[in-house]
Amino acid sequence: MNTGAAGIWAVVPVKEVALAKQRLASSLPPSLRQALVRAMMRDVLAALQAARGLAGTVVVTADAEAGLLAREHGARLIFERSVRGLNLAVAEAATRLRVDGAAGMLVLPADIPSVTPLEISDLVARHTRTPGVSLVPAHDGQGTNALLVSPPDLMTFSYGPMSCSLHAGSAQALGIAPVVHDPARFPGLALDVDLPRDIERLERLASTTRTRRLLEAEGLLGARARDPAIRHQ
Ligand SMILES: Nc1nc2c(ncn2[C@@H]2O[C@H](COP(=O)(O)OP(=O)(O)OP(=O)(O)O)[C@@H](O)[C@H]2O)c(=O)[nH]1
Ligand SMILES: O=C(O)[C@H](O)COP(=O)(O)O
Repeated sequence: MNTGAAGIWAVVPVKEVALAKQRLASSLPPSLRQALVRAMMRDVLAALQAARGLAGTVVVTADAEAGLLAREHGARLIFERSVRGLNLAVAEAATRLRVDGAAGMLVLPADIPSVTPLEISDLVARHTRTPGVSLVPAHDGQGTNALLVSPPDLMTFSYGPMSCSLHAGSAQALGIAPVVHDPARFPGLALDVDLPRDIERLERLASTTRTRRLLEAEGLLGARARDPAIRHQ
C-alpha cells in the first residue's frame, strides 16, 4: 500500500468474515451473521467515503472477500498474511501510514453501521492538535469506537476490555491530554453491534443503512420484528 498523501487516513480493521461477531452466534445463523458483517462493513466504508476532512481509507484484513469489498469502496488495502489480532493489525497500519507521510489516523471498527459522514467529519474537524489523541468511547463507555491519533504511530494500541480508558491513559503517559468525546454526541458512531440487544438499539437511530434494510428484510427489525403474527407468516 502506498497512500502517497499527507492528511488523516481512516483505518478500518476487519476480521475474517466467517469468524466475526461470535457473540451474535447464538441468535443469528452463520449465513445471516456473515451477511450482517458484510452489510455493516459496507455502511462504514460508505460513510467514510462521504465524510469530509479525510485523505482516504485503508482496510486492514486477512480476509480476501473483505479486501474486495474494500476496493469496491475505493479504500486502500493492507492485506495481512497471517491473523495476529486487532492490536497488531492497527499497529501495522500506523507504521505504514507514518512511513507514507500521513499526518494522522482515525481507527473505526467495521461494526458501527449507523455512523454518519457528519459524525466522522465533525470528529476530524475537532482534532486540532498534533501530537494529539481524540477518542469516542462505545455506547457502553468501555470500548473504543473512534481513535484519532496524530502522528499515526504515536502510541501503543490496547483494544480489548476497557480499551477506551487504556487508550486515554497511554496518551497521558506520553504527556498528551486526550480529548474524550461524549458518546451521546455521536450516537451512530458509538453504537457498535456486538450483542443481540445492540440490534434492537439500531431501531432507535434514524438511519437508512444496508444493515437496517437487511435486518428488516429478515424480520429482526421494524414492523415484522415487533409483530409476531406478521413475523411468522
Ligand atoms: N484486521 C483485524 N481486525 C480485527 C481483528 N479482530 C477484530 N477485528 C476488527 O476489529 C473490530 C472490532 O472487533 P470486535 O467488536 O471484537 O468484533 P468481532 O471480533 O468480530 O466480534 P466477536 O467475535 O463477537 O468478539 C471489527 O471491525 C473487527 O472486524 C483481527 O484479528 N484482525
Ligand atoms: O477495544 C475495543 O473497542 C474492542 O476491541 C472491541 O470491543 P467490543 O468487545 O466492545 O467490541
